[in-house]
Amino acid sequence: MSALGDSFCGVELVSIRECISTSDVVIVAIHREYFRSTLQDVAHLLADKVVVDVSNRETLKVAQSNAEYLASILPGASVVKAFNSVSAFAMDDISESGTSPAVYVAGNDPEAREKVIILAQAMGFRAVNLGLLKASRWMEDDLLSVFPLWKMPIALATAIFVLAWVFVVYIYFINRDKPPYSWEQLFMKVLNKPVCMTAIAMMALTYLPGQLASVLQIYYGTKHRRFPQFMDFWLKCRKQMGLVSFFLVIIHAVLSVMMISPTYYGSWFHKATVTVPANSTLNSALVLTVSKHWMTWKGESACLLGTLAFVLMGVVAVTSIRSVGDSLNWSEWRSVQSNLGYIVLAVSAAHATVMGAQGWYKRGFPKVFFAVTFLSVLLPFLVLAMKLAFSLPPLSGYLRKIRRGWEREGARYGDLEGGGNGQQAYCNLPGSSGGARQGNGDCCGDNIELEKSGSGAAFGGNKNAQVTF
Ligand SMILES: NC(=O)C1=CN([C@@H]2O[C@H](COP(=O)(O)OP(=O)(O)OC[C@H]3O[C@@H](n4cnc5c(N)ncnc54)[C@H](OP(=O)(O)O)[C@@H]3O)[C@@H](O)[C@H]2O)C=CC1
Ligand SMILES: [Cu+2]
Repeated sequence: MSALGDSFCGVELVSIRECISTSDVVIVAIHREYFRSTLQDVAHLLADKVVVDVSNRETLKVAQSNAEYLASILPGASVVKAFNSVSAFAMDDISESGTSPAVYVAGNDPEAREKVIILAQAMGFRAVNLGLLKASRWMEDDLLSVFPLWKMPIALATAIFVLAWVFVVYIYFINRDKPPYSWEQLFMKVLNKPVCMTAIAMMALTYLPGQLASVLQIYYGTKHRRFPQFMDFWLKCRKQMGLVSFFLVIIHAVLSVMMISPTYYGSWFHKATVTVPANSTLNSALVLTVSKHWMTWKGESACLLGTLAFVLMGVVAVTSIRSVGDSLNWSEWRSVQSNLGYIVLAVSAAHATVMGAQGWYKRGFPKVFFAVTFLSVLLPFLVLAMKLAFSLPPLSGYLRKIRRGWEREGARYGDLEGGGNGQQAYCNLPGSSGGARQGNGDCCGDNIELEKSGSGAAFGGNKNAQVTF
């Protein structure tokens, strides 16, 4: 061993027994399958020591985490789960990168946990205390799941897009004797419509769960009840839904700008007409100079509202980046994520309304339901109406009372332990809403206390996701 030790850059190589006898904190850096064979003979030596499990699993959702398994082999030791989310590369890189990656720490013994937190901080990491060892299940699961919060928003956007595309093709090509567009326009002019419908629907769906949460809280008469599991998940995905909407808005804006011309947007431009007098006898060639295709008020206002929505949504999206969000205080972050978010939704709905309102009037009921712009604004206006209703007395005051802990007599508690996201044992997990029970449900939250374990903002995720209790 001493011969080998020279090649370890000063790290002393000793036997397992010697290592244990000379250390207060022992880091077990072997794979799970070797825990028992390697450690059961020295279990007695590890009693009263802090044993750090850094291992990872290869399968999701097991009844017992690696750390819990290790604790069962070493009953006397204080097992702490930590460092499993930090790759060997990151360990090597930390001194040069200038950043401090998060190290999550979980263990049943608070003193042992504290020791490992101090150790992680001394190594240059940002330690996040996750509480009891049970949290190690989440710590191990988290590394195995790939973009868990993106799957639903992307699947939903795809489904809405396909439906909208089929609808657009039906109303413009199949249900018409003389289609208003050529099949050649399928790639931009026609495609831009379902893109726009999906973008605005996703934007509305980002803000809808916050409003539904308000409905549920009023119905329950208490904030101390879990939301149904799908609501909990929906609340958690709001950042991703908002970003999917933003990406679609970018595509919509670029396609629209490329097509802006009297040919593509006839009603947005004044017609340039040349009148040849009826009695004129033309002795020479007739020269027609067609110009002055300036926009009508409809074209200009639709463009203005579209541009405003795009730019403001960019601001909301940028503050959803964690490092940017962290640089804002609570009030600033809330103004952007909630207030500005609803303004973006209202401006987007106004953009579609300006474009379509004349057509809706001409079509009348029920044909108006075949108007792309009309269908696009239904959901946004529903969400905005709910927001308005919950922001005005008497509902605003009632909701505020509930969110500050007041409970109605005969409040509907339901099954407190059922439902939810199954993470109730460790509600301060990063990114977990845990807010199924506590979440305020508002897109941004009216109550900072709730926000600690609450549902976070619509777009920005959970401002205090990394709060250490
Ligand atoms: N590498 C990484 O970036 C990260 C790794 N981890 C976790 O750290 C642990 C170690 O990972 P890593 O170092 O990459 O893996 P390696 O395969 O490189 O190292 C495994 C270690 O286990 C020892 N070992 C292998 N077989 C046995 C056995 N039969 N009995 C006892 N000991 C054995 C090896 O000893 P020997 O040298 O004598 O063969 C070696 O020290 C794993 O649980 C992994 O999940 C966690 C986060 C990041
Ligand atoms: Cu548009």
